[in-house]
Amino acid sequence: MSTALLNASGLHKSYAETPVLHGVDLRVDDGEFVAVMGPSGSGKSTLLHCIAGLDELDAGAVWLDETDLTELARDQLADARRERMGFVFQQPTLLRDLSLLDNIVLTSSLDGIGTSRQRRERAEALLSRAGIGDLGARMPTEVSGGELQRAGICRAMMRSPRILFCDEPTGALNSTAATAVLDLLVELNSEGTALLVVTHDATVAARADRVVFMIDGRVAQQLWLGETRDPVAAVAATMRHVGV
Ligand SMILES: Nc1ncnc2c1ncn2[C@@H]1O[C@H](COP(=O)(O)OP(=O)(O)OP(=O)(O)O)[C@@H](O)[C@H]1O
Repeated sequence: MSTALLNASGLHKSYAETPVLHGVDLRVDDGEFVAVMGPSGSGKSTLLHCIAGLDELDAGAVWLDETDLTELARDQLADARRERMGFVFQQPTLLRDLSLLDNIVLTSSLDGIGTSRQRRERAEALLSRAGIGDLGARMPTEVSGGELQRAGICRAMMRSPRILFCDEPTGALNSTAATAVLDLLVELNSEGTALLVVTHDATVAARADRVVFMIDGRVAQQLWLGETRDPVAAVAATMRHVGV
């Protein structure tokens, strides 16, 4: 049986009295790739943010391994985030005055993780893995959107997180750049990093082990892709069925 890495249960969240999450349960197994789809406004980003502790829940519990994140003090939660979680957003937020490499090492450097040489070697290895090994010295304004996103993923991987939370990681990219980003995420997943990816793109969701469909702040359906022969068609059919 698979082991739960992340177990969120009974999640409730309202903004100014308007309920957005209505008791969501979500589990991500160790090394699993879970995609979250749903119509605009169905609460996907809110779910991701609440699970990762970037936004406060009204009710519910979020276990990551043996830790209930909702019981942690603010600084403990920040430590758990830095050590065990990585974040990839639609627009990577790299500092514009630092090179890609310096952006990638920055947090580890501030946290005093490893020696300067170790941090640099790790960042260079990640850049090579991402297919942009020759771009470390470039500034964020000197690379394409897809290269920047791949650098953002390298930054998120610097501390070898157990799980990457990705909110529309390919949403701002053309299809070639999106494919490179998706391939990188899938490769990192195959090496053991779990993924929780919010996406509107059926081709992204089709690479997942499981797709969770949200409607109006509730999980409406789940689709296990496993050995599915045509996962894109399976995802598209379920999207039509649940009304995404
Ligand atoms: N900080 C906030 N304050 C008030 N309302 C918010 C806030 N964040 C989200 N909402 C509202 O919560 C609802 C769900 O938003 P959320 O961003 O989670 O949806 P989503 O499914 O990710 O949408 P999309 O696919 O368009 O990104 C929306 O009605 C949104 O307006």
